[in-house]
Amino acid sequence: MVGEDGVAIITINNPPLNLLSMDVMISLKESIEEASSRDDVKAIVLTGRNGKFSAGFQLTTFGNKERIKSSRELGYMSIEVVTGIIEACRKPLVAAIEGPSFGGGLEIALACHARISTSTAQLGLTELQYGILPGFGGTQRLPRLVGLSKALEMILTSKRVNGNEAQLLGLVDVIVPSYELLSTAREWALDIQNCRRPWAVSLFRTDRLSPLSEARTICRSARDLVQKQSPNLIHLLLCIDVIEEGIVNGPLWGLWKEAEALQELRQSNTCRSLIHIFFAQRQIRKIPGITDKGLRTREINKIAIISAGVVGSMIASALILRKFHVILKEEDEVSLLNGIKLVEDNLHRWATIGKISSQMLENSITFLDGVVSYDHFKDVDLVIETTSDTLLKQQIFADLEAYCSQQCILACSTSNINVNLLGEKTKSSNRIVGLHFMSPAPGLPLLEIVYTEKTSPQVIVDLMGFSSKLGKTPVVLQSFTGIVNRMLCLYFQAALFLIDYGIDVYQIDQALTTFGMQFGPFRMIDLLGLGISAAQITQFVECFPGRSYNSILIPIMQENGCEGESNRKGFYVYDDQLQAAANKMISVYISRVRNRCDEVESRIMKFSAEEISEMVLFPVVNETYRIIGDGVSIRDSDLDVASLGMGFPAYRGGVVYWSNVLGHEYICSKLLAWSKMHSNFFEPCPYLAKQVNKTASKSQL
Ligand SMILES: C[C@H](O)CC(=O)SCCNC(=O)CCNC(=O)[C@H](O)C(C)(C)COP(=O)(O)OP(=O)(O)OC[C@H]1O[C@@H](n2cnc3c(N)ncnc32)[C@H](O)[C@@H]1OP(=O)(O)O
Repeated sequence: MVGEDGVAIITINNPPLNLLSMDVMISLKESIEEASSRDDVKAIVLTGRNGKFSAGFQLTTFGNKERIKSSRELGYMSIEVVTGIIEACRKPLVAAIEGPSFGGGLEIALACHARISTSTAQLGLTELQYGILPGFGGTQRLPRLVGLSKALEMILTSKRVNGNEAQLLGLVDVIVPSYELLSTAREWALDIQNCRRPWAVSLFRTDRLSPLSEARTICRSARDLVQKQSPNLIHLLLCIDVIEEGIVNGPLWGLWKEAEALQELRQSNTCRSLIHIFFAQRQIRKIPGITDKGLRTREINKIAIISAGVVGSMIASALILRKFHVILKEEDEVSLLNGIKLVEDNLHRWATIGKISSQMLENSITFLDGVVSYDHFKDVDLVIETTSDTLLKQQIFADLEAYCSQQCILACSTSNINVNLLGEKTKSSNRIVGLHFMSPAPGLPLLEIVYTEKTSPQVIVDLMGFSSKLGKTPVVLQSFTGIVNRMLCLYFQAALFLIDYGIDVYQIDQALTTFGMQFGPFRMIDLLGLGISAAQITQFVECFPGRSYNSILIPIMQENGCEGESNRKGFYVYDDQLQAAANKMISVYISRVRNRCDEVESRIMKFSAEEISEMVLFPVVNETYRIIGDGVSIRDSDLDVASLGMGFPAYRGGVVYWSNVLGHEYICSKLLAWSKMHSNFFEPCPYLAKQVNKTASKSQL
């Protein structure tokens, strides 16, 4: 579309997110070629339809095994279209950015001669999140626009920034309100045409690049950090190589190296797994019969938490950080003051280790109130009950009916408890759910919502909205108990089993973090707190006695004053910055376990790191197959997302995906062998055994 001012508007049009594909790129190329050849066009503005610039390239294109066959296609889009047609266009080309501008979408904008954006636009080179790297020249242009250090940080962490932040970085030229976006972009393009503004070609800018030796040092430090923090992710290292190549040998070499690297990475297991997780995280939000009913989410703003113990205060801390108004309810003033102190301690601890700023700490505490009666519950939207006794819970839910409005959602935070039992003394089963925060500390990304046949769909939709507001992915299940804690309990129990077999605590944690778990099992127990972890294991043993391993190590440690990270004494000891070091007393506690249990005395075995990680994780896989067998999850991929809640690495695709890659037969044969040698704790569940038979009969056919 060409206006009277001689500016052609080209719109990326592939709703709803204006994703890019080969066809979209070819059409974009043709439109730009046509505009640049027309005499009536002086300049061009590139934008996206319906206020969305472009959310990047279709991710379904990556992660499959097909190679791009002809070498012409390799780098075709990046070198011929983005560089040869867009950046080298004979007429000024200005990007008008609104809404999402990610991956290839942002890379197209970077190749334009100027960028005008709204303040709420979202921009980022997010490709590393999917095991690939920016493939339309982003590795070369971003460092030239924002400087090498900032570009490395943004690319390596797949960081997303808004328009204002992007302007401060030098990524966009000016911020305007949405209604002025196109008019400003048109003027800007004409100004470039009339030499009133610079015709900037990002690929050949050098003013923001550091001198060569400094650039090499920055790249070296980035490599060291990646090797330390994410040793299993080679695509991060390859991306640094590509960026450095462009700085050392020039951006055109850099573009070729980028194209070759993209070709290699797009077929990797890491890429396949991460893309599987991306789509699984979107699927999990679709619950047949609930999210397809067209219900509108009701806002949850005011939340009451019953009981201000470790769990209640932890949840309260997480909620006030997200600016929810929280009422903490206790039986008496003394317990209430203790609870409020626990909340303050949590916030101070998170501030000490840099998870929250001191500003957030100060602001968030103003969102907390304490009460000792139900009088303030009239306008509460959600009550989260955190006591530990089933009968007491039933009484509390019955009491709540009298004090809360009919719309108020009533939730129980205990994972291994039958949600059906909770409403037995009430007429409110339609609004009673399980709501499990895993560790509510900032960082773990899930909120588990357990509902029953009686739960109203509106309640589930409201809680899903609440979960998004909290920044957590909702895992929604029709079940009796939660599932992430079922997985987590097996993780803990298998690790405790290995200690009884003489394996060193820190060797076990090391093996699991080398595998890629966010935390080794013992570090995780410290993080959750020994009290919470012990309670979870006890509830699990009560619910599933036939398949539990009951160690007395945690109770012995509790007897000796170990609470975990919260009092800086657990499997590790912690300094002021909460840096963990081995607890020298561990061997004493373990020998006390041996003294009390004859059974474990003589078991001293040696296992490799790989065997340790398999012995700890295969019971988790086994439990996951039990959950599938129970029929409580809608899709297997939901359990992959759920496993991220216990710190399973996304780049292995989640527990079920990983087990498919390894093969059911392999896992089952190992579990069987261990169950014969050591304990029936390892016995494969019937559903897993069935999968092996299915695979065997398929291969016979
Ligand atoms: C060559 C290049 O360098 C390579 C690349 O460009 S890699 C791609 C980079 N792009 C991205 O990282 C953006 C990924 N997308 C997002 O982060 C989010 O979708 C968003 C913030 C843009 C929008 O979020 P939201 O409004 O919640 O919508 P969301 O549910 O996520 O997505 C809507 C639909 O689009 C799909 N979708 C989103 N981005 C997609 C992508 N890049 N490829 C394929 N499908 C995509 C989702 O799967 C979903 O499909 P569904 O309706 O069938 O479930």
